[in-house]
Amino acid sequence: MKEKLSIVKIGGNVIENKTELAKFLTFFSQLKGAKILVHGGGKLATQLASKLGIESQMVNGRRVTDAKSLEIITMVYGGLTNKNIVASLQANGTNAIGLSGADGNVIQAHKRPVKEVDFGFVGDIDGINADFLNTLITSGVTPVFCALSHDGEGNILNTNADTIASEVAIGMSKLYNTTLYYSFEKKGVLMRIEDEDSVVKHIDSNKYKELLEQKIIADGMLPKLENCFHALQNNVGKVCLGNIEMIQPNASLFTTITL
Ligand SMILES: Nc1ncnc2c1ncn2[C@@H]1O[C@H](COP(=O)(O)OP(=O)(O)O)[C@@H](O)[C@H]1O
Ligand SMILES: CC(=O)N[C@@H](CCC(=O)OP(=O)(O)O)C(=O)O
Repeated sequence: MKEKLSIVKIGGNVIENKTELAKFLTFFSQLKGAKILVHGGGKLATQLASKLGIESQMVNGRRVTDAKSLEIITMVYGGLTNKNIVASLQANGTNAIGLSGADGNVIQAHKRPVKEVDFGFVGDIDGINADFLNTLITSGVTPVFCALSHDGEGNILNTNADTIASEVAIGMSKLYNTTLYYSFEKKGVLMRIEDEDSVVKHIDSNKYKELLEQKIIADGMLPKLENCFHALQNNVGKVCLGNIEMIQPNASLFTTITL
């Protein structure tokens, strides 16, 4: 039987909140077995860009990434956010290594072709270097990904962190029994966004259709759930959505997704 591997993604709202981030990193360090962390950080990039007089444009939840935005996100995602998280994990006794997609050629991508929208330096993922990641994991090192991929021709590309998490989980599924966790500031997919405890505990393909029709799934939750089903359709064993408590051994209130 394949060994278990947990791939955990944390969103911008958790990263922004110092207390929540510190709590999450403690929980992540306590998580047993092989693991990978993927972090976003879009909000911080938008704030920094604004301070520098650069406007951020989002289309369908994706950042239109021009040359100036690319410089900022490379500094924020690959530098400030990634290195602070890695340092905190070290303080928690987890030997973490921060990676962009270019490091160890771990995420190969190509620039998204221009259709209705020119997203600029946004990367669509072609492949994951699963064998290299496996070498790190079996050496006791925990990979920590930021939202950067590369095109193999010297260019860094911006790739949504939810997509990085699902593609890493898919790529690692040939070697491991994978579980993908999307951790964000809510307890899961909520029936009523204003009611923190209205968690839909289980979503399968039929329930997903129903929730879409009822417009209960909206905004950032739309691409997130697309990523969940894409992962399950491509050999990822299990997908869960919830707040930072979800990765604790006694967690009970979160959303599990199945096909
Ligand atoms: N039914 C729903 N349940 C929970 N969150 C929802 C729902 N519909 C929309 N959302 C929104 O989706 C957001 C999460 O998406 P996003 O901001 O992209 O996450 P992340 O912080 O992981 O990048 C939540 O903050 C919430 O406002
Ligand atoms: C292409 C694209 O949109 N990339 C995202 C990457 C960061 C991210 O995904 O951060 P969260 O998970 O915190 O939203 C962006 O630049 O906002």
